[in-house]
Amino acid sequence: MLRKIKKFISDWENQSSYIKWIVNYTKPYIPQLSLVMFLNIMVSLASIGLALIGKRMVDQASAGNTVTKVILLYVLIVLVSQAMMCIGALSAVVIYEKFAFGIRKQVYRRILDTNWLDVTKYHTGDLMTRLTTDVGIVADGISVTIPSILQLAVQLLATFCTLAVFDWKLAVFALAIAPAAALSSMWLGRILKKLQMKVQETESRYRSFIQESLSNILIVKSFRTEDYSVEKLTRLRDERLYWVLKKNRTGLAASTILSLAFQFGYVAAFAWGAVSISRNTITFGTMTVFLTLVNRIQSPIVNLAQSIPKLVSMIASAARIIEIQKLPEETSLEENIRGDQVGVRVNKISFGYGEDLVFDQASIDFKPGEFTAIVGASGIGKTTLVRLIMAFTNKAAGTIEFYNVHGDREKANASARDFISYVPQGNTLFSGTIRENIRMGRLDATEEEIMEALKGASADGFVSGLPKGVDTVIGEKGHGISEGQAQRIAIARALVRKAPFLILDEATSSLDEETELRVLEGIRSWNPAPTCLLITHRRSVLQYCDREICIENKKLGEVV
Ligand SMILES: Nc1ncnc2c1ncn2[C@@H]1O[C@H](COP(=O)(O)OP(=O)(O)OP(=O)(O)O)[C@@H](O)[C@H]1O
Repeated sequence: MLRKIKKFISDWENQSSYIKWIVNYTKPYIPQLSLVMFLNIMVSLASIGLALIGKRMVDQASAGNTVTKVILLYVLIVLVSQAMMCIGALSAVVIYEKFAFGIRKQVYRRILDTNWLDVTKYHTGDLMTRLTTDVGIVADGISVTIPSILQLAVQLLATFCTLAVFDWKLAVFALAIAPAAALSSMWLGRILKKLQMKVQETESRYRSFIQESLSNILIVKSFRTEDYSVEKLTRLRDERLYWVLKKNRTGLAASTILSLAFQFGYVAAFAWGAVSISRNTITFGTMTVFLTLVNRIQSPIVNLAQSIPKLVSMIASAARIIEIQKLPEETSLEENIRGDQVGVRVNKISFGYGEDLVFDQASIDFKPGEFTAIVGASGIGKTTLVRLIMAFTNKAAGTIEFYNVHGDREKANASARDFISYVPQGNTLFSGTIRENIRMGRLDATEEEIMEALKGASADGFVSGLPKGVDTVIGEKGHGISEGQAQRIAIARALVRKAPFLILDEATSSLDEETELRVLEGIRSWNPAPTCLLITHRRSVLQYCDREICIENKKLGEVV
């Protein structure tokens, strides 16, 4: 029992924190939302006005009077309310777009500012689903569902009052459906939230698979796994379909029950009206009002109940966005040490991705201007050392500190990347022109600096041979150029930064020895010389290095 109460309290605390989050994001849009709500409410009131005018029309016609003026008034109200509906719908689209982009931009930025190790635990397909579908669901809830709930509530109240003026018993009777709607909404809300979470999780898996197999289409083709891929996609679709159907079945069951109650209410109002006419207690016009208003009192109740699943989806999606926003942000000290000669001291670091340590109390000093080769067996921790120096994770024990020749010091942190140039393993080019790719190294690089970087990376020759030179558009993952050419552009992107600290992680592995020699000699000739960490499996590279260090038994040490 106590556990149940605790769970209820913690569920409630979670829900209210999600709602607070939604309210916070909605605040800037209150003026626009108020306009949409005002228009929606006016449309609802106009519909009640139409019912009353309809009554007058029928009464005047059955008394043999002319109804031209009443018809004109009816048409005018219809036109005005249509215009208000259009303006309201357009404003809702604007709010949706602004709101969705506002959250998307913030969450995207948050992902970029999150500790790399924490964010890479999520599949990019999952992150994409949260950024697109989940943000879309929240934005739709804010711009469409919430204003319509308010409109429905006002419509319900106004219709009830109007109907009560004619026949209070009928008004109360028409409202009898409300407790059933409220109960089923509460029951539904709980179940639907869980189901919606499942739907979004399976959606993420489904999208992640499509994204991954399309970006690795060459592997799919090479290993002839086309059929397997389609089968896997179907399996994931089946999993998704199971939860989508389960969620919809639940929603549908509730709305069917409500709908039946609604139909019953309508028939009852009809019978009531017919009996009253036969007794001459109401006119035909009043009968028209009965039927219209009973309809308008019950449809908001049903629609309100149907808004519950949407609100639940909105809260479930907000929870998935908040989860990403809660990931630990990387630290950025912003006050960089200056100078063009920077070294780094690694002092007793211990780190492991899981329980097993990759480094245990490892220490080393990379002195300013020194060229160091880092060697070691595959999987021993070379790239991990780089990740720690680049502060892609802050979970290591021990210290990593940059220092310059003037004795200034700065702990490894995100802003230290300002003075680091990094060429990671593999193909890391973006789709776009070669110039755009190189400018990622330094956004304000001049044309001469771009050319100089291309020359330093021995890429000037092949780039100038391309019909459009640096304006040549390359595809995703460097599609359209060779691996070695892509690697040289990645090196040029690092060189254009002219950073005093250079990290090359198997950056020349696809180059022939002659080109590799030219690139490394070029870097060595810089004045002042950068501090360079060169991760390599190739012995030929060692001739350019002042020092060779290796990783063994989770420690860093000199190769002698
Ligand atoms: N993101 C990660 N999550 C969990 N474990 C990881 C992760 N990245 C690397 N590892 C593990 O950490 C260890 C060191 O990996 P690392 O990539 O640093 O090796 P490496 O020496 O650079 O290897 P290679 O020469 O093959 O590139 C390996 O056992 C690897 O499986």
